[in-house]
Amino acid sequence: MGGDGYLPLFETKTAKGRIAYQLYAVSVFVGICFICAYRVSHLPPTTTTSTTQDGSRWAWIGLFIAELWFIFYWFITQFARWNPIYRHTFKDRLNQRYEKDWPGVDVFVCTADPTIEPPIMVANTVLSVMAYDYPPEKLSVYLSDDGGSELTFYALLEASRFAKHWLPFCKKFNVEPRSPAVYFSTDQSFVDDDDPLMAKQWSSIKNLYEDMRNRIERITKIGQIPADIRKEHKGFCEWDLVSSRHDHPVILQILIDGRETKGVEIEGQLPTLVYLSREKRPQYHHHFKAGAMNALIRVSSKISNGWIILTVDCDMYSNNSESVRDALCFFMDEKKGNEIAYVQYPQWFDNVTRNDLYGNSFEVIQKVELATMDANGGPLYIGSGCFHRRDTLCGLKYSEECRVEWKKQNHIKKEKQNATELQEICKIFASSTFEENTQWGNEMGVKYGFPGEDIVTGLSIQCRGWKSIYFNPEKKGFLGVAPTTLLQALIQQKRWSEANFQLLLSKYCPLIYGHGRIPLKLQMSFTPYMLWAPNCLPTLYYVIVPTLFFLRGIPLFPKISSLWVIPFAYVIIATNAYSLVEFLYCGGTLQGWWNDQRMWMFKRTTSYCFAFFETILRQLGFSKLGFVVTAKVADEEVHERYLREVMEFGTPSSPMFTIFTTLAMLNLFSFVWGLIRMVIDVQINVLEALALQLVLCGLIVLINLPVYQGLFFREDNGKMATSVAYKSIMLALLACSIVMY
Ligand SMILES: O=c1ccn([C@@H]2O[C@H](COP(=O)(O)OP(=O)(O)O[C@H]3O[C@H](CO)[C@@H](O)[C@H](O)[C@H]3O)[C@@H](O)[C@H]2O)c(=O)[nH]1
Ligand SMILES: [Mn+2]
Repeated sequence: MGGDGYLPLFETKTAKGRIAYQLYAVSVFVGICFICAYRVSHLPPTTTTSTTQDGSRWAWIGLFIAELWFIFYWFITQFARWNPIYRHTFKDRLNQRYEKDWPGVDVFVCTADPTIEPPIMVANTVLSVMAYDYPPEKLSVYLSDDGGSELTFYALLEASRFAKHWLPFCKKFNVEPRSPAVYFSTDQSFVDDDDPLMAKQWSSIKNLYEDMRNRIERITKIGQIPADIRKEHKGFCEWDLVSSRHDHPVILQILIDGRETKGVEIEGQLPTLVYLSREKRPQYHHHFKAGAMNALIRVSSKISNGWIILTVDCDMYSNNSESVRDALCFFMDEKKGNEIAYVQYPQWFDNVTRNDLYGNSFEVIQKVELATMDANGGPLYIGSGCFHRRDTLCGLKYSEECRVEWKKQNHIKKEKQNATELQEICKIFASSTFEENTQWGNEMGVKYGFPGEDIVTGLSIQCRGWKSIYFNPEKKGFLGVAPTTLLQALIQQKRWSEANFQLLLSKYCPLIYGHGRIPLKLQMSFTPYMLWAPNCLPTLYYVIVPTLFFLRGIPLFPKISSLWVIPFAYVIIATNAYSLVEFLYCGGTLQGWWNDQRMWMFKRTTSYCFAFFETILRQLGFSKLGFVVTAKVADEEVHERYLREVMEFGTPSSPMFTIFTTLAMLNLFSFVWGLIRMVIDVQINVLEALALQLVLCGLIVLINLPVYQGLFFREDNGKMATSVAYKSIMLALLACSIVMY
């Protein structure tokens, strides 16, 4: 369009109430200055008369360094909080303008393991994206199966059959959400007498779905494909050559060839559906998800070559059938669209319980921080729920010439070959040797060598001059599965913090690599995430040292009667009150906030700690990169505890558990000892000087209540393993006795 009549396809709004936030931030800053002044002016002298004062000077300096770190950290987080913005799209304008000229869209779904990513879940995710409200001949769905499993292939085959009923049903009755599992599990009251036709179809489709689910689940349980089913599709023959999931040739099957316009029995056309399990050989590194994505990029370029690529994890079903059109409003906006490389949706989860026991939903990061990054130049690419321009994902640099003539892009590449021929031709692109001596994984495609391939890839796209968009519509675009046990949550956090910390140490460090390539405020907004892992050191210091010195009766904070208490109290109360308000505003509960604080401490003392040291070891060449895939299922009993929001400490247990349990015990001992002292020998002066340490200790005890419960008061299988209990209690006692005597 352009010219005077130009109506944008999206608009941007700034958040309200920012002045209040900025006033708060300034007041905290003033408080911080007073704390620093106190630390400097009250430093214990080097020589002391009393022997009990030993070490207090060093402890003081250490505490000050930890506080300086927290201050610095607080300061840089302001870059991610200061001015969030929100996007709004105008789909009706888009539909009007591009009625018949839609670009091709390829959807990549990744799965890696049929045991922890159940095939029925994968099938549902695939069905939900196949059912997008988008012309089917322009839509192609690719499943990458790094598990190389015929069980997953079988589920996809079943899904391709069920799609013939499901897609027309969705479109006819405008059904939402379009994951059949979710749709049929929600309220059924809408099927009333008003629409007898729908009611009839509803039950017949539901029966079809249930039958399919039973078949898939039964075969998944058996763990292999029965002979009669094997005969149903020639694709199963491919598994004759599979020796293991780590050693097999390319398996590529075009299950639905949407390029054809005929050939579908029921109603209308279906999108193309492709199964790919790239070649795996023990002698070649496969680069985890990044490798899978690059294979998909190449294979899809030959089959459908959609202009837009949507990447989703197998557990993230589409919750909104209009997401493709929403995303296109950004790319196809005539004025601003040409500089946009990707549109990232938040990653929401549909299995988070009311009080979010494991702090999984990241409401604040997703509602405030990523929205601020959007204002600063563009959000991170976070792996799932992201629409990319194909050419930018492949390495294109931004220039004025990159402008797309959308009306010319709508023609799907039509190869002459039929599906079977095409399958054979494309196999080469997914072979394990294809990337040798190429720029794949480096200058091209998703980057290799990082636990967080997504973040680095997004950053490098931004550094090539592109902008990105964060889009968080009211009706959520994607919903995934969050970890449901404490250990899974901590392991996932370890991978994420590792990913971010490694970015800091790599040649792609945004502060250096980004210099001159992306705005300074965007460089700065990366930093809080990159410093997650190093946060473990000051946090450990803060939960250990003041407690130990409390036991020895050495004060490290101002007396309760001194005016210096005010800045400490103000900063602690103000930042916590603010974080609570922000949390509630973002939709959380009070208990949820408290749980989040607990997870914050667990993460900082365990996941981040392991990530910190492991990244350093890897940097020095002592350890190799891995990718622990998060389990999307738990056994029934564990799941039942998750629903009741009871913490899971049971087996398998981990050194991480020993660490936070030891810290909990240590603080409990000190706290009890402090109380006893208060009662039996009323040394008012001493306690007056130690009051803040007692409060700190008390808060740590309070937040750890579920840990004590798991140690001493629970009988179920989710309680703390006895070995962990013994180890932690011994360690904590040892630490106490060392400092006391
Ligand atoms: O060798 C592998 C390992 C993983 N995956 C897939 O990668 C996805 C993400 O794995 P998951 O274990 O679910 O990790 P999460 O921590 O939940 O994922 C977050 O973090 C990842 C980066 O660490 C991003 O890639 C994801 O999009 C983001 O949701 C899943 O679909 C897996 O099937 C593969 O395809 N191949
Ligand atoms: Mn996941």
